[in-house]
Amino acid sequence: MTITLGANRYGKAETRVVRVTRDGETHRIKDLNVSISLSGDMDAVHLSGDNSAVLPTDTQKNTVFAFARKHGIGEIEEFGLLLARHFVTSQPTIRHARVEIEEYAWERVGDGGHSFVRSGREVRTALVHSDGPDGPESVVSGLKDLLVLNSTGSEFHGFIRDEYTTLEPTRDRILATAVTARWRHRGVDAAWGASYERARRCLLEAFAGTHSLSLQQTLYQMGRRVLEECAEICEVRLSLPNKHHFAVDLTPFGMDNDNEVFFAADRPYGLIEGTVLDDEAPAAPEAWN
Ligand SMILES: O=c1[nH]c(=O)c2[nH]c(=O)[nH]c2[nH]1
Repeated sequence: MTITLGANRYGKAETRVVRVTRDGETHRIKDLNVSISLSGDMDAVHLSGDNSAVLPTDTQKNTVFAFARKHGIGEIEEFGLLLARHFVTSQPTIRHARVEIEEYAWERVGDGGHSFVRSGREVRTALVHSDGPDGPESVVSGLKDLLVLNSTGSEFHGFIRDEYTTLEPTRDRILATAVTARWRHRGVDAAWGASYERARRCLLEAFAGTHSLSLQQTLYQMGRRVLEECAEICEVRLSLPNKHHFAVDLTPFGMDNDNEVFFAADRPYGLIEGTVLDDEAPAAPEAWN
């Protein structure tokens, strides 16, 4: 048997950085979770413990804070590209950088300009890969924990029935999910903020506007809407847990229940996942890794 070192990467995961921008009395905040993964000439460190090619993960964490101070934090895609390009261009042993960022939204409270409440909005995400500004690069934007619910307009029937099937077909049910969506940009220089808001709006409008015969059908419509309205995006990946709501049987209490009282089960849940893409988009499997 011959044993070899396979694919590897390393970096500082989950650096929580909060950047306050002070504009007189009025402050703005950016609250991020940044995870860095670097790869390159890392055979020696694995095979013999020679660390000469290794940029410490501690340094990577410090770079996040230093860049937040020096450059400020704009759109997370931009901040991710800045960091990724820095690592591959400043260190010859680092050939590839992957930067994953989550952004938590805060809303203003009061009129003091410096009070905030953590928003109930979804988490915005970005995943950047870079071999340097001249090498292959990719940007995948996205969101998670976007909770949506249709209280009608959802059916599920016509499915397979075997000896273990007990599910009753339904013509009217609650459809609820927590959307995780990621979308791949064609290039690396979009108007990130506007693009994000457009893609988010498309997801919400398609969810609300689709009379659903299955969550799979809704998923496809959501991805499709993003591709139709966002020319800068070429591929959408969605992960949709089916948050089941079961109408409660109230007949023991002499009451009917015309889809008004539900038990919101938290598990198990159906997990519906899929990709919707422009079939002429260049393949970029690395972009999702
Ligand atoms: O929209 C749905 N898709 C399914 O595949 C499925 N399976 C199930 O039990 N309920 C549902 N709902």
